[in-house]
Amino acid sequence: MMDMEAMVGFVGAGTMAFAIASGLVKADNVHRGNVMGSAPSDKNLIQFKNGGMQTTHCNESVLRSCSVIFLTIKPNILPTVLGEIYSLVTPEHLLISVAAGITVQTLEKLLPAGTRVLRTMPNLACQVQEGTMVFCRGSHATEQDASHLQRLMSGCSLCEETPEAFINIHSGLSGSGVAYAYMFAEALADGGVKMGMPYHLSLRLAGQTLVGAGKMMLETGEHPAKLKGDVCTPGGTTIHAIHELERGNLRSTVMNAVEAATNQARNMGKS
Ligand SMILES: NC(=O)C1=CN([C@@H]2O[C@H](COP(=O)(O)OP(=O)(O)OC[C@H]3O[C@@H](n4cnc5c(N)ncnc54)[C@H](O)[C@@H]3O)[C@@H](O)[C@H]2O)C=CC1
Ligand SMILES: O=C(O)[C@@H]1CCC=N1
Repeated sequence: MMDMEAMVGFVGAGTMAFAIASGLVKADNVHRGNVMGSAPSDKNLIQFKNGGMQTTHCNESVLRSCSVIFLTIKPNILPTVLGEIYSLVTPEHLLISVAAGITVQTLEKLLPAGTRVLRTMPNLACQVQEGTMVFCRGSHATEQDASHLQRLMSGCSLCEETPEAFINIHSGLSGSGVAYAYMFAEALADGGVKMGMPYHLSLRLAGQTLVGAGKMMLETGEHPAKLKGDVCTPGGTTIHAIHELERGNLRSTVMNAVEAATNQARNMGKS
C-alpha cells in the first residue's frame, strides 16, 4: 500500500513530469492535491493546475514540501538547477532523475555527499498507465528506495531495476520508441488515405492497430514472429505488404534508430 498522504514533487513541470504525475494520480498511488510541480512560467504549470495539483515557480518549495522528488528538467539545465537546490537537499530526500544520458556519477557529483538518487528512463505512456520505466540505484539509494519507486509507478508503468548500462538503451528502445510508433501509425493512416479512406477513420484504426498488436504480444506471450505468421495467409495480402516492408529495410532501419538514440544518450552523458 502506498502512503497516499506523502507529497510527490516534480522539479520541472513539462511533458514528462505531467505524464508521470497524472499516471500516479490515475493509478490512485498519490492524491492529486499531494503532487507539486515547479516551473519558471505559468505556461508550463497550467496542466498541473488544471489537474488539481499544486504548483509553484520556486524549486525550493518543492524541496521543502516533498521528500520524493522527480527531476524532470532538460538534461542541459540539470547542473544549474541542482546547483540552486543543493543546500536544501537532505538525507530525507529521494531524488529521481528522468534526464536522458545523465549518469549516476554525474548526479552524485552535483548533489551533497550521501544523497539518495535513482536514475530512471520513463516513457510518455505513463500518462495513460501504459508506460515503461527502467531504473538503477545511486550509491546511497536503498532497497526500500527501489521498492518505493516500483510501488509508486505500479499501475502506471512497467518498472524494472536494471544495470545502469541499460538505461541509455531503454532511451533508444522505449523512451524515444513511442515516437517511432507514432511515425508508424501516421504512415499507416496515410496509406489508408492514399487508398481512399477518410483521414480521421484511418488514424483511429491505425492507433487501435498498434494498441491491439502490443496487447496481443504481451497477453499471449507469443514471439512477434509467430504472431506475424498468424496474420499471413499464403499468397494473401499481408505477405505482399511484408515483402515491401523488407524491401524498405524496416527492421534494419528500426534497429539503426535504437542504436542512434542510445548513442546520443551516451554522448549526452559525456558532455
Ligand atoms: N518527453 C519525453 O518523452 C521524455 C523525456 N525524458 C526526460 O524528461 C526531462 C524533461 O523533458 P520534457 O518533459 O520533454 O521537457 P519539457 O520542456 O516539456 O519540460 C521541462 C520543464 O522544465 C521547466 N524548467 C525550465 N527551467 C527550469 C528551472 N530552472 N527550474 C525548474 N523547471 C524548469 C520548463 O518550464 C518545463 O516545464 C528531460 O530530462 C528528458 O530527457 C525522458 C523520457 C521521455
Ligand atoms: O528525446 C529525448 O532526449 C527524450 C529522452 C527519451 C525521449 N525523449
